[in-house]
Amino acid sequence: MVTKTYDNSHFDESTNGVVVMVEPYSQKQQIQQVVYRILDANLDRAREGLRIIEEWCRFGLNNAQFALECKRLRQELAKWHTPELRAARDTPGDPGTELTHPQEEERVSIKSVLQANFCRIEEALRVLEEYSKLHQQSMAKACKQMRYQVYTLESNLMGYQRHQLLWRSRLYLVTSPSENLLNNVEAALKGGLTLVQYRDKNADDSLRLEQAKKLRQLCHIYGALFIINDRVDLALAVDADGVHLGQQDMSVTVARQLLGSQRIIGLSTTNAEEMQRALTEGADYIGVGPVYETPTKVGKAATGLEYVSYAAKNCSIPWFAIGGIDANNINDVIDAGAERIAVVRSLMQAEQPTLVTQYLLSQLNRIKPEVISH
Ligand SMILES: Cc1ncc(COP(=O)(O)OP(=O)(O)O)c(N)n1
Ligand SMILES: Cc1ncsc1CCOP(=O)(O)O
Ligand SMILES: [Mg+2]
Repeated sequence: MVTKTYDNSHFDESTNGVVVMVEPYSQKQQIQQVVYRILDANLDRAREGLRIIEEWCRFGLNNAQFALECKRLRQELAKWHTPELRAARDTPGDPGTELTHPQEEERVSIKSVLQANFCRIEEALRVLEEYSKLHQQSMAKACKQMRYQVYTLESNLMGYQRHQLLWRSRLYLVTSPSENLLNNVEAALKGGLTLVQYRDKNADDSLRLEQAKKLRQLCHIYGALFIINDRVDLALAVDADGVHLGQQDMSVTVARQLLGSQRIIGLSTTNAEEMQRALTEGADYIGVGPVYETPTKVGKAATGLEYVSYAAKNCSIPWFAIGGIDANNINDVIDAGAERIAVVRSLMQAEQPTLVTQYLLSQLNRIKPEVISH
């Protein structure tokens, strides 16, 4: 007879209290109990993580498809969570309940909540896969499949979030070299900016890499998208949300092969033909301009407001009017049909970037109030 305690005698109701001698747990059985505890704890961990993500998909994104996928995975895990495994639970005797990692306390944005929980689920599934090989091969196989399904869910969900935020973004800050780069960008983020492009045409790569990493981190904290100008390699190196390409840069098609479908690719356009090519090649957004001549892009002819009006009528993806736009002329650009603008000097040279950001956004948000706040 086998009992759950490690004592070799116990009170047995079936013998009316007569103390009987029982065999101690064999080493094999003790190991089995440990394996069951590991499986039980990791089934809980994976299910909890999925529930956290499911709640965001359901209430934050209103996305039934993602929420259902989380629920399906939770239910599949529940099938493996048998009474036998639950019976092995020993929470008071688990030294792990006291251990926390500083990063567990630190969640700066929804994105970091989601990332931390995806990580937790994937780790738990890997543990389940390994230890269930000692329990049930079919469970090991199922956990492996679920782990790959979670990777797919993560990639699709994070890509979806990116694209949602791109569509919601009205104001785009393209940076210029500045001693105050981080402070400036942070001040604009405080004003509600959700889209930042790092642009420095002259710095060497080591400085670009260093600044891009810092800006990406800053944008991450504020839940804003971070795009790199010109360079796909740099975008990948710093795990940016995407890249902005010019007409002379690598094609959107090649960039897409390198960046995949989840990252954002933007393309500059100055006329209807370039816009059409951007749409055909699958750009996620386009720049429309320079609307006005600008010292930030010397020698580049202005397209004028006509091209803005053309974009308003013909462009099916997000487009940002760019070039010489500031607080004084923003309403002319809006009147020509723009719902989104990109600026360099207006924010990089502003004395109070937070206030200017708020003002520009207030003008843009007059057109159609944002449907989703974040
Ligand atoms: C949003 C946005 N639109 C246009 C540009 C200009 O890109 P490009 O024509 O490649 O010129 P450079 O910025 O590389 O000098 C942009 N960067 N962002
Ligand atoms: C990068 C770029 N591409 C077209 S116009 C422009 C610069 C816009 O800068 P500013 O907002 O200072 O006029
Ligand atoms: Mg370029």
